[in-house]
Amino acid sequence: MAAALEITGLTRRFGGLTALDGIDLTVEPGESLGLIGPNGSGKTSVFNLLTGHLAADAGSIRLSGREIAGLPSARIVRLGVARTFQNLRVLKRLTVYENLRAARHAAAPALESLWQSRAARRAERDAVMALLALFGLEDRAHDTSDSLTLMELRELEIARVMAADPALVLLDEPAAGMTAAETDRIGETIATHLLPGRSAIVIEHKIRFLTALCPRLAVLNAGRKIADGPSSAVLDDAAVRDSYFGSGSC
Ligand SMILES: Nc1ncnc2c1ncn2[C@@H]1O[C@H](COP(=O)(O)OP(=O)(O)OP(=O)(O)O)[C@@H](O)[C@H]1O
Repeated sequence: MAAALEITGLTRRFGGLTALDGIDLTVEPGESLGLIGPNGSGKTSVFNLLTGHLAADAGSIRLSGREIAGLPSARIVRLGVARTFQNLRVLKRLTVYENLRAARHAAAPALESLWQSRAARRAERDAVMALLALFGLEDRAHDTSDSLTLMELRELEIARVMAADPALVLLDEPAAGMTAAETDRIGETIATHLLPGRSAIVIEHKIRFLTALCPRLAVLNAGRKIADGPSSAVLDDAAVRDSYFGSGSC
């Protein structure tokens, strides 16, 4: 079986800066990989290349065996890649319901047909409302998203990804800015609802949160991968501790 994701030799330069320098990374079907590294090490650039928001200077990105490097981002979404952002990107002027509907249609544009039958519209409404009910957001369905709390917005982002039903999920700091209790809650939501049956890469500085979700970690430093393996072994690695944690502990 092909890997869910196989990145080889991925390279991206910005002027004289090499942000990613020949990265190799594989994610197996159903696997969740944690991606860590100091600020500026290239983590978000990996996501931007994977989603087609940035073009690679060299290298290959294969999704279930199919090359996606160079494809437009809308096409990559339709091939089953969905992402959350460090700074939330839900469409704040749309209602909660409309956000999920837009995510479904971006992943499967055929749904957007003017000829959608009444039965299809009802099925869609039921699917979206069932998703909102999972997050306790059904009462907020017709509120605009700018009225939500940070916790509700993060849950809406997770629901938005689930509405697209992707094979590969990219989570960029899903617990950023959250209290310890909120971090626990969003971690449980991701583990229970989002990750089962999907492959994932999770970027997160909160290491305990990350290792609870991801049995494997890859570490970037200055655009290079310096470690990749079982989380506990990677966190014990001397080079990782030097580059990421300084001499401190996690
Ligand atoms: N669009 C861009 N134009 C110029 N330089 C960029 C661009 N995007 C990223 N960089 C640079 O590339 C390097 C890697 O950045 P990137 O955002 O991928 O790192 P990161 O590991 O995600 O950092 P952080 O943890 O701070 O989000 C940094 O030096 C950054 O300044």
